[in-house]
Amino acid sequence: MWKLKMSSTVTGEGELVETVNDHVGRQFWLFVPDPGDGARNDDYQEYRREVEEARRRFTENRFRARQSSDILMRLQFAREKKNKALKMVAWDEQRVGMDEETTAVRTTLQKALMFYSTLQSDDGFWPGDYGGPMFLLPGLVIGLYVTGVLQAVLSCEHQSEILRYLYNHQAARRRTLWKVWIDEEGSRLDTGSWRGNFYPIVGKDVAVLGLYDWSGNNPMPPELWLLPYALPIHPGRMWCHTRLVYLPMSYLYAKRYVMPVNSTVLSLRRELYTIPYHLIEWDKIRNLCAKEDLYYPHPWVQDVLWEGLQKIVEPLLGKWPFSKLRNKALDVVMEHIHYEDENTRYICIGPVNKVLNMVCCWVEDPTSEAFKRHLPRIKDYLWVSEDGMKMMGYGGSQLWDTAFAVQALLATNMVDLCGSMLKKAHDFIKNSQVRENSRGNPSAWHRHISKGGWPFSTADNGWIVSDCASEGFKAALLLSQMPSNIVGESIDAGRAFEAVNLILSLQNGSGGFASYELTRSYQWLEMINPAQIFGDIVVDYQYVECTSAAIEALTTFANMYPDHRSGAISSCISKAVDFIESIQLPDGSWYGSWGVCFTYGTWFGIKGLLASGRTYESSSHIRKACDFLLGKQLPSGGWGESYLSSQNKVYTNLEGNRAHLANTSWAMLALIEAGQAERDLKPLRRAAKLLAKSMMDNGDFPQQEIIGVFNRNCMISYSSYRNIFPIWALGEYYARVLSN
Ligand SMILES: CC(C)=CCC[C@@H](C)[C@H]1CC[C@@]2(C)[C@@H]3CC[C@H]4C(C)(C)[C@@H](O)CC[C@@]45C[C@@]35CC[C@]12C
Repeated sequence: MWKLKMSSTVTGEGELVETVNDHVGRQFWLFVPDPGDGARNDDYQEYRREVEEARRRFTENRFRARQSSDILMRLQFAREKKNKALKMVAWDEQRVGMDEETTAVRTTLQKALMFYSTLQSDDGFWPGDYGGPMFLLPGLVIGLYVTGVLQAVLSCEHQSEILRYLYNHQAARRRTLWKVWIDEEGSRLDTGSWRGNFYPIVGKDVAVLGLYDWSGNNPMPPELWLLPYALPIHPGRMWCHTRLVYLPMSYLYAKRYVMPVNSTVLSLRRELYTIPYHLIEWDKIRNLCAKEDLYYPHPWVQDVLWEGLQKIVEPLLGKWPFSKLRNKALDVVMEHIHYEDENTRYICIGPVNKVLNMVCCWVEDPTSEAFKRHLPRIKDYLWVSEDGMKMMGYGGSQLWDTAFAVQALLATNMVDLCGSMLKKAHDFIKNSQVRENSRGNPSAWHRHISKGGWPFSTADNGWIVSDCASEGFKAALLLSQMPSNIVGESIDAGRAFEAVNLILSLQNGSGGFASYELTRSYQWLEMINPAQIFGDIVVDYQYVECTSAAIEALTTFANMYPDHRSGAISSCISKAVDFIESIQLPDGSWYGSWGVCFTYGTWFGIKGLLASGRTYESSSHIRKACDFLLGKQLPSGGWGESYLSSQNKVYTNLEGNRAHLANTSWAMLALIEAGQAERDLKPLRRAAKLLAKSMMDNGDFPQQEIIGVFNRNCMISYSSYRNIFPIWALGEYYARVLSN
């Protein structure tokens, strides 16, 4: 049986897996063989039966409901926490004198909170599935195959869950599954850079595997790392995800590494291509991309650039004395790879560079300590749910979810019910603050400072994100205003000052906040975005989400510590507000880049402005934004946005005008905070009714369409949102609107 382990290690991996906080927040699945007949009690048999039933149901419905619901985790928790959940039911009580609606919302909230408490880990976070992108798993399998450890790392139980996942999603998402598509299209030469001809199937991974010739890839010269930093094109100025994927890619490209060809590779070559492999004219297909994949077509300037590099620069770099430069560049690249590995404890910033770095370490030295240290961290990216085993987009969303969860719980004002959840979450947040910068001089490695910030997943990942820092800090500050006998000791002032310092350091001249670092180069560089499937990846752009979160964190802090860096804080807030106002769209909305889509962005836009002291009455921006939201309310009372909003940048309802719990909650939260209840309660009442009615009998909420997004075009699951946001919105409605 698969078992979710939290904040721990597996026997034997001890010395290879380093940690800064005793592994707090780590989540991974371990296969535990069934107990022998004697030990299998009825309870266990029932549990097994339920797991099988969940898997069967997913497969049966896979064309209708594509998102898995984390049922395996829920079943495990239900079994482990049975007694605790029952104890909480006894708490339920009716309040005398409440009207029907208030009682109904209160009862819904109580039930939702009770359920949500059973999903919390003992050290305070809510584990969950962070899957979605389907191009990650093939990269891992190829990386492990090339390095010869596939069978050792992925046991037959892993393999059968991976196959289950592929089967379950195969026909439902035929186009993103390469092999199926081959059958339809006959051949697979037009895979698109960074998905197909680079990652995962072909490109560097598949080129490494010997299924796609290196000359079919556009050049990725590692020499860019040797350029003066003053040049806008220096990789150190790129968005960290882009530069850290480019880093190992450029190493493998320059080495033109290919594993020894074997019978599997030969048979795959025959299966994949309609013409013999040796007759393929690789150079001619460098820029080919299937129309279905083509989100960002290369501008002609880029094609000219690749042509020049391919035809002139690359041949030169292979010859003495230029080859010396190449060798130097490869050394520099490898140093950067090791730096990234060590400072993330081999988790790496994301799933793509995790695998590519691992392959590079192996190519450099198959017996290296670095390669060995990569292996036990693979499990940090694998998640099992009823649809099978997938590779997640990150090592989880632990801190991010916990920071939101705390705000949701506090919004309900039911501290007597949430006390122990809050205390544990508080400990988790304090334990997850990043206490040190990356080693040595961070800027020599193109790293911003990290000290005082919060990561998206765990402190061991070590990469702080601006809005994770702000949301984590805000949650910690809100908790420090609560009685410490209930929620535990407050974050100490020194750590709070470090957080403020970090947040202030992340503001750009234009007032906005980007994701991980300052914006270090120019928008026009997007011209060299090589990834035809992603938009806006070359530099770290500034976002309404990140900017609004910073305003909220800083205003919360300033209210508590009015004398600490007050000048810097107020000037930061005022510039941030200007930035948010400047990027409001003509219809009153904001485009949300990390959640789907305009409801998400507009929630952040509105709350950022409100936190700065603006009101509905004083700000035409807020009024316009509220009108926008009200205008999108569906007849059902909810809001429901399709992923097409993100892709096309045009507000698009879900098919059939269905409502989505997350969109409904975001819109409702924004409206409540902007004082909608005083103007007209009806839209809120209809939305609240919809949320309450959506709750399932056990207090859980249904999993709906995938609601996270990155780089405009790629979707990612936020599995906790289905609980967090309805609780938050109903909590605000109950405590701020009904109880007033
Ligand atoms: C490099 C490739 C092609 C794939 C790896 C995927 C990553 C780029 C993204 C996967 C998780 C993301 C989306 C991550 C998730 C959290 C958000 C956020 C909600 C905190 C947001 O507000 C700021 C940006 C995020 C950090 C994200 C960036 C991109 C991912 C790492």
